[in-house]
Amino acid sequence: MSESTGTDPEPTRFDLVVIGSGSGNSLVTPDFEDRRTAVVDRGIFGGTCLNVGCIPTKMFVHAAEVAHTVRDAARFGVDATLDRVRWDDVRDRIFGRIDPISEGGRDYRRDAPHTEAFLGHARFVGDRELEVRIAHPGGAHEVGSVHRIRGDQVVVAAGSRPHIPAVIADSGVPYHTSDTVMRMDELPASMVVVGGGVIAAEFAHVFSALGVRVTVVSRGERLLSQVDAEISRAFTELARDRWHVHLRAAPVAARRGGDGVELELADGTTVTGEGMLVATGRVPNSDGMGLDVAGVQVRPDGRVEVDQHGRTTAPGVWALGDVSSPYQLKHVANHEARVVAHNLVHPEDLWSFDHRYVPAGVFSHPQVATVGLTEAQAREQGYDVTCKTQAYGDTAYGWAMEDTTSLFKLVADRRTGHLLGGHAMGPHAASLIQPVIQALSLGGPTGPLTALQLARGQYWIHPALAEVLENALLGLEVAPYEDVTADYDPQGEDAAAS
Ligand SMILES: Cc1cc2nc3c(=O)[nH]c(=O)nc-3n(C[C@H](O)[C@H](O)[C@H](O)COP(=O)(O)OP(=O)(O)OC[C@H]3O[C@@H](n4cnc5c(N)ncnc54)[C@H](O)[C@@H]3O)c2cc1C
Ligand SMILES: NC(=O)c1ccc[n+]([C@@H]2O[C@H](COP(=O)([O-])OP(=O)(O)OC[C@H]3O[C@@H](n4cnc5c(N)ncnc54)[C@H](O)[C@@H]3O)[C@@H](O)[C@H]2O)c1
Repeated sequence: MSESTGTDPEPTRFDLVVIGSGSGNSLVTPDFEDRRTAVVDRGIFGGTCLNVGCIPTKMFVHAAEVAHTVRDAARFGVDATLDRVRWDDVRDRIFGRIDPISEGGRDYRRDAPHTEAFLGHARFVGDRELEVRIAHPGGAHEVGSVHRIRGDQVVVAAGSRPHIPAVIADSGVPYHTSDTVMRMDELPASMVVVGGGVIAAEFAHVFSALGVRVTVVSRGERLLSQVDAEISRAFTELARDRWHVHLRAAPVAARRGGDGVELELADGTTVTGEGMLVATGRVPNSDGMGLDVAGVQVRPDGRVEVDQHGRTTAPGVWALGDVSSPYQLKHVANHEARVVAHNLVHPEDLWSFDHRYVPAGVFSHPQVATVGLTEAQAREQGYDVTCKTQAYGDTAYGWAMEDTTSLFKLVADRRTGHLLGGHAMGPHAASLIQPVIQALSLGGPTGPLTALQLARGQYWIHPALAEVLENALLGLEVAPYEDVTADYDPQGEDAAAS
């Protein structure tokens, strides 16, 4: 352990210094077991996904789905009433599970012989040299002490944070972000959600299902405007049935009012809520850490500049995840961490990031999932585009669910039969889309799988919900199916001879 109560005269040397304990924490692979690694984090150990992101939100979403199912039960001839939502029990079940995992991860890094945890803000003071001011107890260093550390290699995995529009930040009105809203003491009667993206869609679902009156305010023309327009339009229509939705309506003034906050919107209306959640995008944490001192360049949008291997513009300094990636997604941050972990110890054989087919899920109600090109993007890129939008309600499991609104849309190249994209909205969309991700990413022996190979080259379990995708594939107008595996006999002569 490095000892310090003031500023260290000489930096303590590590083989590897990692700034950020989210996906950065997974860089301490067995390759580093006989080396010294420092993991620095100024926030809750384990990063965004574990503590304030993917994992708790999906645990809240599950509770919301349970409440929604009870409310919706009568449609199936099952009468049930939702008696009460015990918010504190919902919240405490979730964080009672997550907080010990975070603390365990921190303690492991603190106590393991090959790692040292620094629980404070890191700032570059020279080439691969950093100063860390300890901000939190629970580590091996006194709060307030300052440490100089130097890494033979340094990885910046510092993540991102919520962006707050100035009109709200400067107004002095109280607001939540995704960092705080999940730990509220009690549920408000009403909530204004500012933003029309992923975080807004997920929390609007959670809070409305748990009984809160939700108003969504976004400057965009549709909710989830990044996804395929047909899906985004359909999602926006359904959202209007559940929430008060104001579009093309960024807040122009914010003040305390009623029982909480009052927002004046660009469309001339005023909305109020007992509580307010601001979900207007996230900015990379590349500021305030002296990157210029270290020769690390930052792009105009705030992302650290990296090449396809994760190298920044400073030798020996790498970056990954939300702080540098074009995608703010955990599976991308984890993928980039696997690539950088390899590259740190194999400079002669560098791996590259694979950003070809990055999927994303939105765990709202309905759920949305997307991968590959939207129809508009495919047309812009000059493909001979063919699309099929399959209703869940036209399949057997869709009948069971009495589904009238869910869709699975495929975008394909008519000439080659190759899939270009998949976009789903409805129950289990994020799981149902996985075969499309596989078809795009993995391909078969003669190149990427075609839509009809995916449809007819395998069985589809009947009458599972996945038949929605099977029917969508069969509905595409593409070249006829050729079974490229027809000559392959794994138990034939060739196999016996080998
Ligand atoms: C509400 C919400 C829900 C989400 N849901 C999903 C989802 O369902 N699926 C999905 O794929 N993605 C989801 N995401 C996105 C996902 O959480 C992020 O893409 C991912 O966590 C980024 O990982 P990271 O390692 O790059 O950064 P982080 O996990 O944010 O880790 C960065 C760490 O660096 C620390 N740090 C920053 N600056 C410094 C400094 N100067 N010194 C020391 N420490 C520093 C921070 O304290 C932080 O702990 C969600 C995000 C949010 C906010
Ligand atoms: N399920 C998931 O994978 C998941 C869940 C949550 C978050 N995330 C990640 O976190 C990132 C950030 O999420 P997010 O929802 O904050 O951002 P986002 O970029 O998805 O959406 C931001 C929204 O805010 C609106 N907006 C921006 N400024 C505004 C203003 N001044 N007034 C009103 N509306 C305004 C935009 O029009 C947009 O609809 C996402 O891009 C995503 O990558 C992923």
